[in-house]
Amino acid sequence: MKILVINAGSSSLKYQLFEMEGTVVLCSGIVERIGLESGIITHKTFDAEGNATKVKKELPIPNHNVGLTEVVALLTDGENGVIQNTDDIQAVGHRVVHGGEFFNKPTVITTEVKEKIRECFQLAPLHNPANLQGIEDCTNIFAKATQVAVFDTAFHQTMPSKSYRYAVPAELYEKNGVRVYGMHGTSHKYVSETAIDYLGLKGKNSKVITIHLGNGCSMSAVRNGECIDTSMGFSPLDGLMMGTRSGDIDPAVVFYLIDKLGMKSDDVYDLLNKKSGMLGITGDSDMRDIEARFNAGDEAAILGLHMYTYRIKKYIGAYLAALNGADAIVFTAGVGENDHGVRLLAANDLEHLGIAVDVAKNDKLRASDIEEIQTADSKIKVLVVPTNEELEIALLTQKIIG
Ligand SMILES: Nc1ncnc2c1ncn2[C@@H]1O[C@H](COP(=O)(O)OP(=O)(O)O)[C@@H](O)[C@H]1O
Ligand SMILES: CC(=O)OP(=O)(O)O
Ligand SMILES: [Mg+2]
Repeated sequence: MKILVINAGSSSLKYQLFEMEGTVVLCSGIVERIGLESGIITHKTFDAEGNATKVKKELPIPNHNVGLTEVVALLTDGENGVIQNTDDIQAVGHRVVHGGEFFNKPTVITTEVKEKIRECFQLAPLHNPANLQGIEDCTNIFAKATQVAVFDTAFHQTMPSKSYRYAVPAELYEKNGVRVYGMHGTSHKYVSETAIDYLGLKGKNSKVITIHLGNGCSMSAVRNGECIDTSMGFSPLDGLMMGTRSGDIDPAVVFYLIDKLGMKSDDVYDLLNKKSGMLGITGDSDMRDIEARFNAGDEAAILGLHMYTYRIKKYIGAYLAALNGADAIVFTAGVGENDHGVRLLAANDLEHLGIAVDVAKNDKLRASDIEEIQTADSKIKVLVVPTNEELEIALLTQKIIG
């Protein structure tokens, strides 16, 4: 059975095509820098021995729809494509960021499910519209395939009410579902399970802090494989500082912008989601561009990176308190896996809490597999675990369609 997985992030579209017998990856790829001046598509096909052939294209990708059209052309390309025609795919597993209180597990997509995903647009404005667009496009392109939604919010459903409730009048939760949902759950689940397995703690007591740093960023405190707290909230705007999102901010700022500066609420929402975070402080949202400026001594980039990593450090402290210690902290996603500078700034000067990073190990790491970067006397392990949301989604999709 062939399952295609579509993972639409806020700045990227990742995909993998699996032959589920033996979970063999037939091809995989990423469309990056969506919405920026120039986009990049990297497409890899694998032969029976697992050797990759890579195609890289640079072109403007104004939105996810254009990205997906390019991907389908690569999949079905007469010479290099991995499928003869679109009917070869039995199921498409879609990452959907926000499932609200509607979904706590994967589901086969129906008209009703699409309506509920649409109802959550306001809660994840950079994601759910792209996710639904992907579902509509794939329903047209892969007409014979079963479409399945896997929700970012599902893993966080184990949080206790003291973590997920906001201190606002109770009926806002009871009647309107105003609560912490948390996102990136598929990634937090995958990397925490991988770390727990790696540490030999499966079925035993375990405490892990997962740090997902992509364009969107979030952290989770995971006890015995279950999420007990997470940094994103009602929407993916909360918590850590991100590529274009502010993260934690005093809500009084919103009223100041509206009442004193005369901004419309839509514009404030746009400002906090699309013009803030690293973009707001440095003028760039892509961490590779910011790192280059940081290394050249650019003041805004230096401030931005210090703000970004200081907030991660504060959440590490908070989750060490919530869990009463940890076996490991785990860095993952585009920035977490690739940016040694961010990892070092976020996890240095934490010896008092039992965390010490080995600078040389961290510097030379090029993670394609799970790696340890702590010093010999660090009480807590510091791991880099490449996330694989696509594999997790493929397995969940296979399970649901039997
Ligand atoms: N080698 C690298 N060094 C630093 N940052 C990187 C590197 N490769 C990717 N990134 C950063 O990772 C981020 C994208 O991460 P990703 O997990 O793909 O995001 P998303 O899924 O939210 O679109 C971008 O900010 C990008 O600059
Ligand atoms: C929820 C979220 O922020 O996702 P991404 O990091 O893929 O944009
Ligand atoms: Mg992502």
